[in-house]
This record gives sequence, structure tokens and C-alpha cells, in this order.
Amino acid sequence: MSELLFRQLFPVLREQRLLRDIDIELARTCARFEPDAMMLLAVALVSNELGRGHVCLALSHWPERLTQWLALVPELALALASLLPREVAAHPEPVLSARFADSALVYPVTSPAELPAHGRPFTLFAGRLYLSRYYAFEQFVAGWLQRAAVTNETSAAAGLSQQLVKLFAPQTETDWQAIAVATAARGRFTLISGGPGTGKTTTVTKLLALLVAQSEQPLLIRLAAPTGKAAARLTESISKARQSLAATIPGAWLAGIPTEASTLHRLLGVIPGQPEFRHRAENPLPLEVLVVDEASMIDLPMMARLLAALPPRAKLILLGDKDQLASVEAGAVLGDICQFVTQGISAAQAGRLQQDTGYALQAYVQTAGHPLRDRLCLLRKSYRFDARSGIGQLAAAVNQGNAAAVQAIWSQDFSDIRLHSDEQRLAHAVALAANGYQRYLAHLHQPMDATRAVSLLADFNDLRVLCAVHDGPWGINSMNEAIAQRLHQQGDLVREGDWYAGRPVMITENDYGLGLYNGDIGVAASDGERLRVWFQLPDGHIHGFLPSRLPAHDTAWAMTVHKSQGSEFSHTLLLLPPEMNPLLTRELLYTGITRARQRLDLFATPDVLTRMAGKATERYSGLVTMLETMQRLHDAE
Ligand SMILES: Nc1ncnc2c1ncn2[C@@H]1O[C@H](COP(=O)(O)OP(=O)(O)OP(=O)(O)O)[C@@H](O)[C@H]1O
Repeated sequence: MSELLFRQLFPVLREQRLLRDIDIELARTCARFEPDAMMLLAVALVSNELGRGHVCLALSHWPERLTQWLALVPELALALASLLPREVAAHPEPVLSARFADSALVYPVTSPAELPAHGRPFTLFAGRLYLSRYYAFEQFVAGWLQRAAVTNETSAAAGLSQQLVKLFAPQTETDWQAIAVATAARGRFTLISGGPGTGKTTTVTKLLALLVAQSEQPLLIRLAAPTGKAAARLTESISKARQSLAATIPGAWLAGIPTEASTLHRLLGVIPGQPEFRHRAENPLPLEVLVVDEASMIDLPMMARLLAALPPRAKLILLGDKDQLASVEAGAVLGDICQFVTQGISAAQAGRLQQDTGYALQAYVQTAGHPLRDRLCLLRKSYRFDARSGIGQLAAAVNQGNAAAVQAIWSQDFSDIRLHSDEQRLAHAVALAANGYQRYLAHLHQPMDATRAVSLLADFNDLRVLCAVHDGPWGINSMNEAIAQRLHQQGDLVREGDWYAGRPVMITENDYGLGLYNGDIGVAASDGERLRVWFQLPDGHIHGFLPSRLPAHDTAWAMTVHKSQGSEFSHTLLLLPPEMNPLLTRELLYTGITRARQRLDLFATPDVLTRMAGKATERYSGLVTMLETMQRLHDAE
């Protein structure tokens, strides 16, 4: 049977890109210890699920997946039928769990309170099969969150409500920003989720000012974000928020807030060549409060390492937008945690928040729920997009999965959004991009230096072409080529070889020595003698690197929506291919739309928009189940 798997089924699945080489290799390695073909197929599937962002294989999906696969090899369907026996098709979870639990490769776990498996590469928990390493990450994150949720600080620091009044003028409707600050002031862990312009940075700045005011000693606060770009944005937006709040908040409170954010990698301390960081449980981070922005981009292993490195009494505040794309790597911790939002808040929490802020939250109280729900704050009002903004309305319609509203928006005459669905739209997108980059290109007429490069980079970052895919006519590779070619033909730049003045690039790997990080954008311009690639480094300094010194990079006239996370542009051109593919999801559409601050040109067919709005991403994990089980165990104690 295993022979059939490796000789016949796997090559077909690889050819169809349904399995990767790495999935098959892992199964082959395991075949030395495990004769059961079903288990070996499960090994390849677990590995494949990880590659697609899932933390584990949900055994309930077995029949659906197998049926699709067996249809690809009809001549083998009979021979392979034992991979999907009737009892598995009828009750996949219990039958497969019982079968895999017997494998020497698998450690079956009945309670997440058990110690992680040692020595077995796979762990089985609650109908899910994990690589044991990922089970351990998830179990650690769940355990941390569970402890943080049940050790909620019920007693407020003296004077909390008076201090809140200084920060937030009373208003008639519920002030969710004040609620978020009150929540975070009392607890060890708080998650603040909100769409663009809902005031996440403003809120966290006020929160930090409050914590500074409450602390007798100077407070050790650190700010961080998953990517260099997001860290630079946080640095910028915190400094703007500090300035705009200076008139209303005492200077001494604001003075204790750091002015710079770092990447998570830098915060934790990379050890070259090793996955572990310098700061971990045995060497915790020297801080008392940590704020992490763009938390939807944090994958499960990174979240586990971050939580492990926090000192026991430190406060953690995660900021993010739960509706954005999840991390590229496996896991969607922010999205998973936010599922508890549907459980409202506890009566006790509503009472505490009313005491602190004066707002009555009875309408949000539900009797039963996980205590983590009291640590979640949703900012619901956008201060950036008013009712006349098409971008805000479109983003909201997409988020609700409301396809009819997504279609109706285009006839409402919004001046900031435009849909291009005609046959010539690809050529039109190239022309619009070439036109939009003119102000940026004008900088190239004079020799570049660090001072001039500030506006060079700012003008380049004003506009961006975003694609959903890499390949094909609608992908970044072809768009990058088309835009560069067009600008060359128009005489706006002279393309000579790979490097030419005006070429924008995006770094695709971290280079700690140079201080350049995955996602950083630089542009090539001559300093009068040599071509340099100008970047703004995380500390705000501009540096011109010789092209030969750069780590791996790609041309960046166009970039993927995935890579644009954590960035915003005044004007965005969003290109979606006419055919559906697995990448085209609601979250991708929402993320692409919300990168635009002032203007969005969307190149897509109405059909693709409808389908994307209806296709919410699923990321399989056991985090919520683990948390619920941990809570039941806690209640039973
Ligand atoms: N309560 C408020 N009342 C009026 N204006 C506000 C309020 N909160 C925030 N703003 C303004 O709205 C804008 C967006 O706020 P902020 O940058 O804090 O939001 P954000 O959620 O961090 O945005 P981003 O999408 O950039 O992450 C800022 O100009 C800010 O001054």
C-alpha cells in the first residue's frame, strides 16, 4: 500500500501542486518507522497544512480531501480505496484518532494540561494532528493566555477614573477608546483590534501616558512590530499622536513614552543561524510594558517565543486589525483570540469598566464565556474615513461579506474609489501607475543625497500598485516589467541592465548587519557619481547603499497585498486576476482596500469581487479548543 502511495499517488499530487516535495520527503522519512499507509498520508497532509498556514490537520477534513484526490487518479481509485474506508467517511474524527493514536509516531494527548510530548514527532489532540513542535507552541500560547486571562487585576490603581477623565472628555455615545484604556490599565494582557483610523495608536499613546502617570518609578516600556516597515510606521504614528496630544496631556506623562519601535526580531535578539532568540524564559526581556502593533502578522512560533520572553509581571498590549490577512507562516493567533468577542463581556468586567469610565455596558454582558473575552477591545469608529468616504464603506461591506453592498457602492458616486472592469483595464492600470509615479521620478533629475532622499522616498510611497498574485499577467512580476518598460518608453527613466536610476526595490530577507529588513523599500538614484539605493532605516536615518551590498531584493513598482501589510499609501491601485484562485479571499480584498488612505483604483471583475467578499479565510488550529478545555479544567478545580 505504501508503495502505491509513493509511486503512484504522491507524484500525481505533486504534479498538481497539491503536495510539496517537503511533504512527501517527510512522509518518506517516517515510512522507515511506520508501515501504515494511512498514517503516512496523514504525515504528508500535516506538513502540507503547515505550508498553507494551518497549525494542524483537522481530521474531519480527511474524507473531503481524499475524495478530491482519489478523483485525480481514477485508475487507482480501487487500489487506494482503503485510505478512505466507509467508517472513516462516516466518522472521520473518532475513527482516525483511534487509528493514529496507535502509531509509534504519534503522542495522543487527552488534556492540554499534559506536558508536551517528548520524542514523538506528531501529537494528536481533540481530533487534530500536529507536528509536535507546533503542538508545543500552541499549548504554550494557550497556557500563557489562560493564565493572563484568569489573573485579571480586579483592583484598579488609585485615581484611575480621575486620570481617565483627564485623557478622555466625556461623550454621549460609548467611548471605546476609553474602554480599551481602562481594560488595559487593569490587566496583564489586552488585545485592541480596530480597522484603519479607528485610533489604535491614539488609544495606546493615552494608555502609556496613564501607565507612566501611575508608576512611581520610570516605567520600562518597549514598542515593537513584526516587520521593519510596521515598526517604522509605529515610530512615526506614536510621535504624531504624542504631538497631537501634547495640548491635553501633561508633558511629564508623555515624556515617559518611547519614541522608537523595533522589530520583534530585534527586540528578542537574533542569534545568527539559530531559531531561538537571545531573550527567552531564562533571559527575559528587560521591560514592564510591551506594545506590539500589527499583531495579525505574528505567526504561532513567533507568538510563543515572544510570550516566553516576557517577564512574569510585564503587561502586554497587542494592537491589530482582526479582519486583515493572517501571518504568512502558520497560525492566526490574533484572529483565534478574537473569536471570543462573540461572547460579549462578563458582568463583573462591565461593572469595573463602568466604575472606571462611567459608560454602561450592560448591553454587551453575556452570562457564560471564556475570561479572555474580557481582555478584548474592539475600536468600532473610524476617525479617518467619514461617511462620504468610499474606501471606508467598501472596506466595511467586504468585511461583512455583503456582496450586494460591494456591488452597489460603485453607483454611489464616491470620489475616492473607482472600479475598472473593462477589457483594457490591465493596460489602463499600467498607464495610471506610470502617470502616478511622475512626481517621484522628477527627483531623479538632480544628484541625490540623504536630505533629498527623504522626499524621494515619501513621493515613491505615495502610490503603490498591489497585486494578489506573483505570476501571470495580473501578477507582480509581469506588472513590474510592464511599468518599467512603459516608463522607459516614455523616456522617464533609462533602463540599462538590472540597476537603473529610479528602480524601486523591496528587501526580501533580513540583514541585521546593514539594518535592512524583509519588506523595506528603497529606491535607486545617483549621488552624482554612483548609483545608490536609498533607504530610510528604522531609526529614521537615510542611507544610500551600493546596489552590490544589498541583501536579496525584488523590483517594487508593484508588490503583493501580503507584503503591503503594515504599510499605507495615499493612492493604491489594486489588481485582481479575473479567475478565482485559493489566494483570493475576503481578507486579501479588505487588506488591499485598506492600504489606501485617499484614493483606490480597483481593477477587477464584479464576479471576482463578489466571490472574494464571500470567501472568508479559514486557518485551522486548536487554540480556541485548548483555551476552552483549560477553562473547564480551571472551573473544575
Ligand atoms: N477619539 C478621537 N477623536 C477624534 N480624532 C481621533 C480620535 N482618535 C483618533 N483620532 C484621529 O484619527 C486619526 C487616526 O488615528 P490613529 O492613527 O490613532 O488610528 P490607527 O487606528 O492607529 O490608524 P492606522 O490605521 O494608521 O493604524 C488620527 O488623525 C487621530 O488624531
